[in-house]
Amino acid sequence: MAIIIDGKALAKKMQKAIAEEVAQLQPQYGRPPGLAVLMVGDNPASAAYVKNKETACHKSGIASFGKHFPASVTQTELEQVIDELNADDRVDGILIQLPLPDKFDAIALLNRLDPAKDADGLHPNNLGKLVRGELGLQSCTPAGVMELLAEAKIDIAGKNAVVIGRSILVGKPVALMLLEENATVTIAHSRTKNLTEITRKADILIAAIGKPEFVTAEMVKPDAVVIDVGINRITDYEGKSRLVGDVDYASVSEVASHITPVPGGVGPMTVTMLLHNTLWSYKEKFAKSNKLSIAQP
Ligand SMILES: NC(=O)c1ccc[n+]([C@@H]2O[C@H](COP(=O)([O-])OP(=O)(O)OC[C@H]3O[C@@H](n4cnc5c(N)ncnc54)[C@H](OP(=O)(O)O)[C@@H]3O)[C@@H](O)[C@H]2O)c1
Ligand SMILES: Nc1nc(=O)c2c([nH]1)NC[C@@H]1CN(c3ccc(C(=O)N[C@@H](CCC(=O)O)C(=O)O)cc3)CN21
Repeated sequence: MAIIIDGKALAKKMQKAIAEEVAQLQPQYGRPPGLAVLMVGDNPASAAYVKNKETACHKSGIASFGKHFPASVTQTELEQVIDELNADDRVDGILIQLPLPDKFDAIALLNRLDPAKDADGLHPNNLGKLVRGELGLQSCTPAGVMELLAEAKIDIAGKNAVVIGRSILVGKPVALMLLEENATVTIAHSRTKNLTEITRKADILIAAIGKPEFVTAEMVKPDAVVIDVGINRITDYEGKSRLVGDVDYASVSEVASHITPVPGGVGPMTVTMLLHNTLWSYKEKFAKSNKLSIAQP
């Protein structure tokens, strides 16, 4: 039976430290850190994320500026909102909730963000820094995955890591972070042939697919470390709605050495890294104005 990597517990510990730092800095800086979330339309997975973010911001003393728009909003209107948030001195972090409905050009909106306020590390400057192994704002979910591996004291150097999924939000950045930690990384996707053959070679398997319980025990090497990024809402045979990951937890937890649950795994760490990034941008801003330098994000 696998060891459960408890994302909820790690998130709680890290959020407590963030709250303490916010309380300590606020009198000096004269205002709390601020996070703005831009959400368009109604997506149930996104709604859960927004709620958890707001609660976590509130608990840690970060001001949250939610901007929820109906799907009828236009690209130009969203661009104006981004310009306003870029110029707003109370806002240190901006997150554009993805995916946006098809009619929007998400890349153009991400490009418009002030890179110093890019709380999800998706602006080309920040993604470019990640590719070059330089310091910058990093995508929250991949950064949360790396924190979970560190907390569980998983050796990464020289290990075979397989990432299923190649999105800009999760798959690609997590693959780069694993590479930075000296893993031998394979990225699989929907056109990959013989997927099971590849995943069975993984010492570390990251599932970021968006398909409920896709990864089964036969796909996993015995004693592998399995990180389940997927968040899927399904209706079970009793007609009840519940969250499941991209990993078939019941069978995979029998063969893996470590596994993250859903809920309670990567999700709470995504929220935590968002607070962490917002705090980092806040400190950077004040450090810049006082010509100080601060530790890495
Ligand atoms: N826990 C969190 O905090 C968090 C954060 C973000 C996302 N998520 C969840 O993580 C999952 C992935 O999110 P995402 O934004 O990366 O999704 P995405 O943009 O839809 O990307 C999914 C990836 O999976 C690949 N894929 C789809 N079907 C496949 C198959 N049969 N075999 C192999 N690869 C396959 C796709 O390949 P192609 O590129 O070839 O299409 C794509 O690269 C979703 O469940 C999402 O809700 C969770
Ligand atoms: N720009 C952007 N960045 C993201 O990280 C992101 C998006 N967009 N869009 C939606 C997805 C989904 N994300 C999520 C989804 C759920 C939790 C979360 O807190 N899940 C909890 C339980 C939630 C519940 O019970 O309803 C968990 O324990 O998994 C976190 C991030 C983050 N995601």
